[in-house]
Amino acid sequence: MTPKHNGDDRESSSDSNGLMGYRKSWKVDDTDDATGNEIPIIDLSNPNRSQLIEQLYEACSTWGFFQLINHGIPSHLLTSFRHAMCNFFALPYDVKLQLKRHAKNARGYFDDELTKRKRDWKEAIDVGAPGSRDWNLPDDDVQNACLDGYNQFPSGDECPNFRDVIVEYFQQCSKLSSHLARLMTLALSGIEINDEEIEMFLERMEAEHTSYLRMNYYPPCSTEGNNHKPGSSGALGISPHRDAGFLTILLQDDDCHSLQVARFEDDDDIEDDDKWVTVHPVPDSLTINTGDMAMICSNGRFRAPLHRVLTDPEKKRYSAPFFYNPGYNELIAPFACFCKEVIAEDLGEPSNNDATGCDDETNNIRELQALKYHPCLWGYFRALRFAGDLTDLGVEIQTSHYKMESKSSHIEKQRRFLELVNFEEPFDVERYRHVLASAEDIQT
Ligand SMILES: O=C(O)CCC(=O)C(=O)O
Ligand SMILES: [Fe+2]
Repeated sequence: MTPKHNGDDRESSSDSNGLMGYRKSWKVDDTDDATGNEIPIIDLSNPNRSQLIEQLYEACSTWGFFQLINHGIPSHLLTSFRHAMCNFFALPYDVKLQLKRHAKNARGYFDDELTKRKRDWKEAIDVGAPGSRDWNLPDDDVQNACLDGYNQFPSGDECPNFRDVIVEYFQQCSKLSSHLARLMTLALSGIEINDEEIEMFLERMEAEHTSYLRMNYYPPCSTEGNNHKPGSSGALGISPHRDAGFLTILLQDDDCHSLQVARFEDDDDIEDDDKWVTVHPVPDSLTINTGDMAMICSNGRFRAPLHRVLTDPEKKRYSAPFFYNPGYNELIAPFACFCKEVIAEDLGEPSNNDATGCDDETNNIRELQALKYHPCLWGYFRALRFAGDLTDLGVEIQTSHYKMESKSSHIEKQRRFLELVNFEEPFDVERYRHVLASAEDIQT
């Protein structure tokens, strides 16, 4: 499948929901063959566990994407969830605007997201794990506040059953994520039982995760009269990006297939359409991808893949990624059992690791590697990403800033941020600007 670019410079028409001001547009050409079928398909019900684990290792370390079948989320729930999403986006624009996210609340409705500093052609609503972990409390209860803010749902009159269905789907995704994260770490070690450090990390993530469910609606993007010009930059549903968290569970649209994954490592190839592969969803599957934090934990063995979403001139598209994210306080570092050096807890310099790698006790089959990343404080990474979604802060924070050889100031800034931050309060860019701002990373 080849994306076509429509290359004149006329602005596309304004959508009734207020998506305005795009120039040019990418669309999907459905006439080409479906190269996307190369994305691995993994059956979670496979009774042969060592085969399952091997398939996961292969998928996460090559594509970073796979389609999961027999995942255990009941199909009636997927159907109700899809209906709930459609009903929500069909609400009048002013009703959705009342739920708009803002500088002190990352959760809610939006139609102005920037990905890599470009505006996306979509509307969305984010719903996240409540600070209290108790879905029975009112959404705006003070105990529910956390760095990401608090949830905003339409009323039961506006969108009957919406909250109930979303909460049920969210809980199912949390359960599935924690199961997948465990299998992925076993795949990393290549063994039946995780080492203690990894097991404790998984338990903390299960108890303290700061995941959120994003529901996306991509309206058709009118491109009439535009000329195709491959390689030029135009409106995309979402610009190329990597997901920041540990893993993503994505429910795709059955009808409109416009998610693409990069088959290249070098970001310089981003404009080359032939290097993008469409992920055609297998019926009843969920599309899974690894995120930046899994890449750091695995010391780069797992790949956080670059992906993008094209626009379609005629079809609407709905999708829902569930981002499984660690606790805000979590310092994400390469698992020590895979590395020749370790970093002290005070974030000091790396020192030699006492671990022996393929040791007798755990039978860890992977060789020890040189340490590739500094520890990354998830709450800091997330706060900067959220701040960047709302306002143009200059260079977006990336895992490359955490590479051992990087001289980025983020390592020092996250240390200062950790001393000040209260993760039980919504993030406020202005309050932390003096810590976060520095000439080379953030424009004030
Ligand atoms: O809509 C999709 O298929 C993917 C969405 C996505 O990549 C994201 O929201 O991060
Ligand atoms: Fe994504």
